[in-house]
Amino acid sequence: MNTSSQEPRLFIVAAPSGAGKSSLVNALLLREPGISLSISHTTRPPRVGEEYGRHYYFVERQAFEQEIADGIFLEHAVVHGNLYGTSCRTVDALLAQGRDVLLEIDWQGAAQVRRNHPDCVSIFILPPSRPELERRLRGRASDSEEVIAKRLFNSREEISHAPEFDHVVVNDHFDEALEQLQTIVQAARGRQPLQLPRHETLIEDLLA
Ligand SMILES: Nc1nc2c(ncn2[C@@H]2O[C@H](COP(=O)(O)OP(=O)(O)O)[C@@H](O)[C@H]2O)c(=O)[nH]1
Ligand SMILES: Nc1ncnc2c1ncn2[C@@H]1O[C@H](COP(=O)(O)OP(=O)(O)O)[C@@H](O)[C@H]1O
Repeated sequence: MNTSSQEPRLFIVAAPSGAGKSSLVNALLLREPGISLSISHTTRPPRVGEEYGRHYYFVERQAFEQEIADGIFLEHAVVHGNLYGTSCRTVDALLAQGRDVLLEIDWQGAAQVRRNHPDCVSIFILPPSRPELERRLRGRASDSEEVIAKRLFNSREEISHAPEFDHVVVNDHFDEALEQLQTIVQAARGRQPLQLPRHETLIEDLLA
């Protein structure tokens, strides 16, 4: 439960694939039990070890398209050729219970959520360099070469939207990045202003 007397907060975390977003979010959730992760729907097939309802609600494309038609999504987007979406019901139920909610979504979804929840706090995670991003994508050993190549190619588009986010965090040293995420969460809960570096030069390097 959110321990402050404030309204619960909605956080968005985005990053290019392989930047370490899920690892950081999982570590943040252990430190901040008042935050609930919204589980997305996706048409992407599960990776080894991924479970329905814990990592994603894995659904067939036709079922996803029906869900779009039924208007169940707060946001949805095509990412790396698959459909992903956040259900309104999941998010609204958690916020109504007074819980902070975290969405791990791409830049397109973030833009849609900002329209309905202008008070949300959005965070973009950057890798320290392109070679390190590639190393991490390969090191995860969960995807085929084709999938890795698509994610690397798409990373430029994702990173080009980093300046639209409230905060930009570089995941070079994991513990430092985690500390920064926690600082952002705590400042948001206390409605305290927080100005972190915008990392414009690194963004330019990653896009070069
Ligand atoms: N718009 C949107 N994007 C999502 C959602 N869930 C996941 N994503 C994004 O889809 C992309 C791919 O996620 P995933 O297949 O788990 O691969 P990974 O990022 O390489 O671990 C990432 O950028 C996620 O943030 C969602 O519900 N909506
Ligand atoms: N700061 C870091 N330094 C080195 N490796 C990292 C760091 N953060 C994450 N990783 C590793 O990078 C890989 C991709 O991380 P993951 O969290 O799956 O990324 P994403 O969710 O952004 O696609 C994983 O093998 C993870 O253990």
